[in-house]
Formats: sequence, C-alpha cells, structure tokens
Amino acid sequence: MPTETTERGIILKHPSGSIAEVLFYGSTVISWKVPNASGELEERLFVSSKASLDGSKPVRGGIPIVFPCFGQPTHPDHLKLAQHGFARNQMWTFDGAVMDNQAGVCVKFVLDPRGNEALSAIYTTPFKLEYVVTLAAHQLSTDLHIKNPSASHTLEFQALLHSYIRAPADEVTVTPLKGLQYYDKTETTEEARTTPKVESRAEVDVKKYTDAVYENAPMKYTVSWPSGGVDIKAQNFKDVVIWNPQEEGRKIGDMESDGWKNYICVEPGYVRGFERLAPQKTWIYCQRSISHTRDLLASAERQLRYLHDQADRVRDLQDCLATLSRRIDNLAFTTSLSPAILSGLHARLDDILSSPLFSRSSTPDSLPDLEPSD
Ligand SMILES: O=P(O)(O)OC[C@H]1O[C@@H](O)[C@H](O)[C@@H](O)[C@@H]1O
Repeated sequence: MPTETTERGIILKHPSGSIAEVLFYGSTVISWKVPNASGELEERLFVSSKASLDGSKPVRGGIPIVFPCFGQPTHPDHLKLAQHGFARNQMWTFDGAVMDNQAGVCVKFVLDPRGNEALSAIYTTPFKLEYVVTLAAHQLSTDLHIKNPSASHTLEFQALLHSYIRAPADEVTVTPLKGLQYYDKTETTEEARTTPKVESRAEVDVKKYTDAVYENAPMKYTVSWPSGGVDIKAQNFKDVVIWNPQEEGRKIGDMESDGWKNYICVEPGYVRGFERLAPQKTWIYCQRSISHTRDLLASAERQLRYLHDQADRVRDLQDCLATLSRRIDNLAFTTSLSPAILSGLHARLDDILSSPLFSRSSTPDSLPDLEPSD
C-alpha cells in the first residue's frame, strides 16, 4: 500500500523505496528516508530523541509548520499566540490520498478552525490551511495552501516551513546566500538585531551559533556536506532562515545535549513583514526538497552500468554469430553444401547482424561522465 494510516499519522511509501511519515499533530513531517547509492534507506530529517510525538508540544525536529506568526507575535491579530503560532500544535484532519502513481504518492491534511473552540479563543481571524505532502523517488514536496474565506477581512500572516535537515553541523554549508541582506538574531541588542547585515560568505556554515533571517532570498538552496546533500526549491517563500543553536542548544529542554551537532535548519518562509491575502483568495507556498544529485547520479550510474553489461552481452552474441558465419563457410568447403542453402544461411545471418540490436553505434563503448545538472 502506498499509504498506511497509523494511530499518530500517515506513512507514505514510494515504489522506489523512499518513505515519509507525517503526524496528524501539526501535520509535521517527522521522517523522510531516501535510498542511498547502495540502495539502503537514509534519513534526511533530524528529530531529537527527546522530541514529544504525542501531541503535547511542537515536535523538535522534522518539518514543523509555522503560521500565522514567526517568532514572538507582533501583529495585533496574533497577540494571544505563542512563538511560531499555532499550526504546529494543532491536530490536523487527514483529507485522503490525492495521487498515487510512479510520479509520486501525495496526501492532503486540513486545518479548519471552525468548531475548534480552543483555537477560536486565541485567534479569531478566518482562515483555512491545507498541506499537501508528495513523496517521489528522491524528492519530498511540502506545499502549504493558505485560504482566506472571509468576505471582507484581509488575512495578514507570516508562514514558514521549519525544516530540520539531518547533517553534520560542523561540515554543512548552504549556498547561494552571498550578497543577501540578513538580520542576525544572535545579536544581543534590539538595535543590532534589527540592523541589516550583508552576507559576505560564498558558503554559509553553522560552525558558530547561527540564527539569521535572509530576506528576498533566491528560493533555491543547496545544502551540502561531505557525504550528501539536499537541494531545496521554494515558491512564494521569499525569505529563508538558517538556524543552528550550537552550545546554546543545550538549553532546549526537548533536545538531547549534543543534538545540535546533527542538523541544520534551513527554513523557507515569508517572515519579513506580513503577507496580505485578500478576501476569498488562496496563496500556495511550496518547498521541494531533493535528495542531492549525488544520490541521483548514483542511481543513474547503476542504470548505465546495467545497460553497459547488456551491451557487452550483445557484443558477445555478435562475436558468436561471426564465428558461426565462418563455420558455415568451412562446412561449405568440407562438405558439398548446396550454394542455395549456403547463401540462404548467410542471408539469414546478415539479417540478424544488420538489425539495430547489433549496430555498433547503438551500444556505448564506455560510461559517459556524469556531471550534476541543474
Ligand atoms: O524553539 P522553537 O520555538 O521551536 O524555535 C526554534 C528556533 O526557530 C528558528 O526559526 C528561530 O529563528 C529561532 O530564533 C528559534 O530559536
């Protein structure tokens, strides 16, 4: 079965072997496993071993959804909300499988505040959220649909996908952020935190405490470390937050003491200023996480190797046929085979040898060099 329903959520399974798990709580993706070069499954997301997965608090890891405010609330509509809003700590409704084929396994979750008294007590602005998660061979798509059902009120919000990517924090880098303006939340004064800096590094690392909000970012990022990587493509999420608390992480109650060493948060979002969604409109914010081309290259290389083996077999067969042709000639010489039978046999062999299967040009002589493509 491409999807499996458990007590806590939905498990997606793609024919390639990749697997993802999404909790009903917060619609939080807590696992995304992809086959690596040798075909074994590798986890691409980090979840703290101390994270609560029982719905008692937002998950420390995976991809929590931040809505309608990022950080502490500042907008008048959000003042009763906790840090990062409420989407990550509500139970969402599973709305079924949207697609299930070779291209992807896709499921939808909905958060509708109607009838949710606890939520209505802290947030009265009409909204509806849909979250569409699609798993393909090497790709996980997480698309947030934000709807404004009001006939008159403009919905003002921030939104972000707080992706914890499993990676060695002392080796991982993110590109291309050079030249972007960013706000450094690790600064100790409000003035310094609100004064923009310009990123000078070609490759941004998190070797020191990092909490940076890049605005008007390229919406296309490469996260690399020596043994792997993830490419992230975003749509409509114009900003990106890079976060790793380093030793500060020890103060986080649901993080194991060295947990910060095993991830980088790369969080596409709309967090500088507020998005304004007109009545009756819907905006869709997308994130595509693509397990690094290295994995794709490994799988392409496996397929090429297979084709190459097949080509070798075709050549062996071709040599056998040539030997057969010579034997027919010898046979004709040593026996009195009639010229008609002989030419019939040769014609048959020529037909086989001239078929596209045996055309030399159709079989590669060597493996082509594979370069990562865009
Ligand atoms: O502890 P929380 O609420 O999950 O937030 C974790 C971090 O989330 C990041 O997005 C913020 O930039 C950080 O400032 C924050 O510390």
